[in-house]
Parts: sequence; C-alpha cells; structure tokens
Amino acid sequence: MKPDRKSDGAEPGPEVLTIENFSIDYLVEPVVHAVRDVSLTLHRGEVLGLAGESGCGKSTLAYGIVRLLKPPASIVSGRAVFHPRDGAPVDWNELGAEQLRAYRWDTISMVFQGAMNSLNPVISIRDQIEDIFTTHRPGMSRKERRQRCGDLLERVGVDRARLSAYPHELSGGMRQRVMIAMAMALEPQVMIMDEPTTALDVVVQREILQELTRLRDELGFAVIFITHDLPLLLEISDRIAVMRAGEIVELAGALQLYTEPRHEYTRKLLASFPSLTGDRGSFVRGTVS
Ligand SMILES: Nc1ncnc2c1ncn2[C@@H]1O[C@H](COP(=O)(O)OP(=O)(O)OP(=O)(O)O)[C@@H](O)[C@H]1O
Repeated sequence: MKPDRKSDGAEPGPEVLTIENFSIDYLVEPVVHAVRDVSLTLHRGEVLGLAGESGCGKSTLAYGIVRLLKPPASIVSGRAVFHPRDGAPVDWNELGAEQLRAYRWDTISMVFQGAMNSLNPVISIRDQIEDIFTTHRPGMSRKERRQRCGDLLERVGVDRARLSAYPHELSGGMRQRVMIAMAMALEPQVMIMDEPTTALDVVVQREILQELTRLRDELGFAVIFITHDLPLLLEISDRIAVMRAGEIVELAGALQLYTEPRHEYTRKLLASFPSLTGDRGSFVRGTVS
C-alpha cells in the first residue's frame, strides 16, 4: 500500500460530492431494491473504492449518481450533491436534461464497464476526442483543440501519432486508455470508474491504474472506483465502502479495513481472496510498512 495514502493519518480534503440517503428500485415484479439508503461523502482528491459481490448494486448506484439510469430503474429517494470549488452546491436531482448534459463530463465524468467498445468504429480517435471540446468548449480554437487532443493521449500513455487511428487499429488496453483520456478531457473534479480495467489483462490493468493514481496526484480529481476486486481496491483506494444487497455495510480507510474489518461481511469478502490471507495473513499485492 502507498505509505502516503490519505487514509493513513492525513486530513481528508473538503467534500466534493455527497450522496444522501440514495435509494433506487427496479420497478419489475417483484420490485428489486437495488440501492438502499446509501449515504457517502467523497472528498477532493481521494480515491474511494466501492467493493461488493456481483449484483450488490454498485453499477446501479454509479449510474444513479450521474442520472444515467433507464427504466425500469427509478430513484425513489435521496440526492447527489456536487460541491464546486467556488459557488453553491448543485443538487443533481434538480437539474434539467440540458443542464445535466452540460454538467456530465465537465464536473463528473465516467468510465463504465466495457467503455472501450463504445468508441465509434468509423470515426478517428482525434475526431472523437475533438468532439468533446467542440460541444463543451465551443470557443476553443481548432489549433488548441488539436493540441489538447494530443496532450490528453500522451497523458494516458498513448503516442499522439495514434490520433489518426480508428478504434479497431488499437488494442483493448489502448482503447480503454482513450476512454480514460476522454473522461479527463474537461478536467472534471470527480471521475466515476466502474470496472474500468476488468476486461484487460493484468499487466495492462496495472499500468493503467498506476497512470490513474499518478494523474490523480497531479490533477487532484477525486475518484469513485468500483470493482469486485478487493485486493486491487486495497492497493489504490484511500477509503473503501463495502456494499452488500444494496447497502453500505462498512466504510473505512483502506488499511484499517484490511487490518481491522468490523463487519462480518467484510471479513468474509477479505477471506474470499486467498492472496490477501496467506498463512500469516500477509498482504502480498502491496507492501504494508
Ligand atoms: N434492468 C434491471 N431490471 C431488474 N433488475 C435489475 C436490472 N438491472 C439490475 N438489476 C438488479 O439490481 C441489482 C443490482 O445490480 P447491479 O448491476 O447494480 O449490481 P453490481 O454490483 O454492479 O453487479 P456487477 O458487479 O455484476 O455489475 C441486482 O440484483 C440486479 O439483478
């Protein structure tokens, strides 16, 4: 684990996103209570891991926060409030469709499972990234747009010469990096990442995550990182929320959650990853000092 992680003593930054008593149902027969009364605070610059087994409601919560749910999903209670650096807090539930479109990507952006497959196959990488600037930064000159597109790609470890490529000419890892670059294009203050590297092999996954933590340190955005891979979360998160059957059952600093899990379910989840609980309970993926 990173010795300088924020959960190891440093004061958390001010809040950037608060989720208050969020509940989401799927209105099917019988009704599925997918998210139940979830409250969370995300601080500026922190990586908050959201763990839990498949079907516990992680993705539903993520889509709910950014208001991308489709029927039969329905937000039955609660709100997600964004706290800008300057100015009054913004309740996302009160934004109209147009405002939501403007706010998404700009303040909170997302990389979802399999996002790399959502690149348009017949449009070059340059044109797809440029489109974000044309839409959200209409005043930006063509020259600056081009420059920014190249800078963004390089930031996620892809040579800017690949700007003229089409998605099928890139590996899965590169396409996912492009998606991460696109999510960072407008320098959002929050990024929500739902299993962003699950489809990739372990080496590529590792490289991308290292890149992500480096960028977080450099740019200061906060991340909600969702995965069922608890060992990975322990490595990259400042704090971890454990979700079970739609509820957050435990929320603690990563190190504390690993060394002193309080909830029975967290203990079970930790025990289900043999790499975390060797004979002497050694933590083999990172280095606990
Ligand atoms: N369209 C839908 N209609 C009815 N129920 C749904 C629908 N989508 C999801 N659910 C249910 O909502 C619950 C939460 O699902 P969700 O996909 O949010 O879980 P998850 O933790 O993200 O799982 P995974 O890690 O597999 O993506 C599950 O019980 C799931 O079966």
